[in-house]
Amino acid sequence: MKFAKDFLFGAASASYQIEGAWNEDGKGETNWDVFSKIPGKTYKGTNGDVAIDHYHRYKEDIKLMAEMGLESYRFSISWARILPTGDGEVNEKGLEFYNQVINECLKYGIVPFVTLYHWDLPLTLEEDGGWTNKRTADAFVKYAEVCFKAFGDRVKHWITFNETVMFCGLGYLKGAHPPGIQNDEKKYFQATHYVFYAHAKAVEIYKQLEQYGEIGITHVFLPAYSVDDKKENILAARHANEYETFWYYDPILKGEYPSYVVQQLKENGWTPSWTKEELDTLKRNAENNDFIGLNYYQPIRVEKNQEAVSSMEHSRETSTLAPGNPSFDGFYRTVKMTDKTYTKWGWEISPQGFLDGLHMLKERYGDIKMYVTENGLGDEDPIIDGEIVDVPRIKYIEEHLKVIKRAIKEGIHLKGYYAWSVIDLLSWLNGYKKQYGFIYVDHDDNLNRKKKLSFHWYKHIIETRGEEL
Ligand SMILES: C[C@@]1(C(=O)O)OC[C@H]2O[C@@H](O)[C@H](O)[C@@H](O)[C@H]2O1
Repeated sequence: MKFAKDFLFGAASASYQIEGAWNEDGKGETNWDVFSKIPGKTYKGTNGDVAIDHYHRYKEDIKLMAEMGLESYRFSISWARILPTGDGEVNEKGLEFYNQVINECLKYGIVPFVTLYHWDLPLTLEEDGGWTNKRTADAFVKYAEVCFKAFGDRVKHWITFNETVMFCGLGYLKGAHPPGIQNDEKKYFQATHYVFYAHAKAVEIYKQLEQYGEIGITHVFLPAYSVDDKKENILAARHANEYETFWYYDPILKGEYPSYVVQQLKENGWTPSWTKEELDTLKRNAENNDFIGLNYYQPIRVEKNQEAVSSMEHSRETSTLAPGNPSFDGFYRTVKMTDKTYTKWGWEISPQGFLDGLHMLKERYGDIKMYVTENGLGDEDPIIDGEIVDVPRIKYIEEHLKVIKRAIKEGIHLKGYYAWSVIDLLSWLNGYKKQYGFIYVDHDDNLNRKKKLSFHWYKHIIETRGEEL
């Protein structure tokens, strides 16, 4: 069986991780432009000043995507190129750059799938409280409307935010991302609320513009499973799903927060300061979401945590989602299982975990359209006789596409797959060591691009619509 004709085979990137040109053509400074230069924050001090120079090489890169037969390209817009101070004047050169990227995609018949926020926040907003300040939510809505009006005639697929749990969790609990705050639960939950509110407002404005495309949000999908059938560990898995999944998906798709978490936030004094207008906005717009984007890499295996945790010390190493760490509230801990396989970064490889999780989502949220907006293998790719022979990545993606095909057969409303990442790019915490791309970038030779083995494999899968999977 082939994937349906309207199933999109894509691949993804993000502005800070590929563009470079960090201070060119009127772009404003972002939180990451500053944070990445604080000694010790990133791997070997890597930053996005140049990244892989996509800002100047986007034509070459998109031509390579076309040679791969890519049907859709998911990329993010850098807010600070459009509104350099976050909510002030529009920068025409910023609009011009993304118009050129969009037009270059359309020249090859590649469908642009645009993420509005992939973690690079204008510095003025970060310095004014970032996502804990409602000003940032209001500024996002202005920025989104500018983008809808500038690009919405050609862009018909919009993602508001990428992985809220990551930029809020690493920003306010682990401190590994800007603003680098550790263990501040009140700020963490407040930030997530203002992101959800900003999302709902942006959805509402998009629908009012009547551009007849589709809009949604992309979340991490990290289904939690108990390590065994002990009652306390099953409860630990429930707790993990409530905080890591339902807290994120419910306000978007149900328009209200999960009562299990709301009750505990109240008990702990972590309840965000939300207004009736904000909660009504969430409720009113839940049905306006056209899809949910899932970034799936792994499930987590959890057990009840036995030791009480005081204020935890975090580091870049404890922020890479490898198993063995306690949850932020100490309720559970993730476990590395002896009978599972893991990546070099300790992430479990589990297509089955994805399939089981998809059914959990369908049971809770019904027939909402879904895209896999990220999935891929972070690896140090083997090079043999000058060729990048990334067979592990081919196997990883093949197994996940097989499960996606099965999920669709079992009634899951999945309409596209975006591999992370189209090209090797800057990892926030791993520099250029953790590769994900179909295209290699040679940092020792003028950032020259080179097709990997997986480039040719994915091209074949797209051409044959995955018939052999
Ligand atoms: C933490 C990590 C990783 O480095 O493996 O997860 C996978 C992927 O998720 C994306 O949304 C990030 O933009 C990208 O940098 C990657 O980040």
